[in-house]
Amino acid sequence: MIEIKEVSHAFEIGKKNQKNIIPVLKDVSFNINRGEIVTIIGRSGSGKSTLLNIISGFIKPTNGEVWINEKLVSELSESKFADFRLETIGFIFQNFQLIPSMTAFQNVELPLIFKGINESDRKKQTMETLKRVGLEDYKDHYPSELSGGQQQRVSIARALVVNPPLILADEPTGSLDSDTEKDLLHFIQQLNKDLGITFLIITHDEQVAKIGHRIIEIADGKVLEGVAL
Ligand SMILES: Nc1ncnc2c1ncn2[C@@H]1O[C@H](COP(=O)(O)OP(=O)(O)OP(=O)(O)O)[C@@H](O)[C@H]1O
Repeated sequence: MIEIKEVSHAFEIGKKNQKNIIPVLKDVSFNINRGEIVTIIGRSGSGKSTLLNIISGFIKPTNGEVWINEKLVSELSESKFADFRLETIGFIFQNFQLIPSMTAFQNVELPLIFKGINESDRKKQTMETLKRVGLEDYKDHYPSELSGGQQQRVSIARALVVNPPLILADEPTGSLDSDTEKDLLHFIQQLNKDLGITFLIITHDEQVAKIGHRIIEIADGKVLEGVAL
């Protein structure tokens, strides 16, 4: 599903004559198989978000290749990558990133509008997805009227609504209390089992990392596979 081939990345900071190069990822290679939950663990600043942004196409790697679904995505133009993302990748973020002025229903419906789906199909798919996450009764609530766990379920519904084969999650439980975290991790495992969605989850939390079928650690810009916690 995902192949990372010898990916390196360095950020350039500073002005022209005083440029500093910060190497973050060094020759990183690994694969993620279809239907797996893989967690990536690493300390703050180890390069987890940079790696996720490279896989998502928001950052071009300095070197190396990213393949998703047998497609060399690291070579795609910005607009081609945007189309590819909409078809293939759902996102879940630590702070949910819901639009505050939109109801739960409208937030979940949004990717379908971007995809140009007609209104009656949109309504149907949005309601089905809200049901899947157990929030059909909360469809008219605004994010501020929902608990953290409910908001994260709305954001999962928004990721699911286009039926992506892959979901990328950046600290998905980082803003939740421990009981809600457990529920949400269980829910992710259920989605993986029921729908076969591949999950790549980054976290600095060992308990969260343990839900992975496989744990990959990033340290000093390199990856260690098959980490046991
Ligand atoms: N746009 C940028 N410009 C320059 N340096 C950056 C940029 N983004 C990240 N970095 C640096 O790259 C390194 C890795 O950052 P990254 O955000 O990928 O780490 P992380 O493992 O996700 O950390 P955290 O768990 O704190 O989110 C850090 O040293 C950071 O300062």
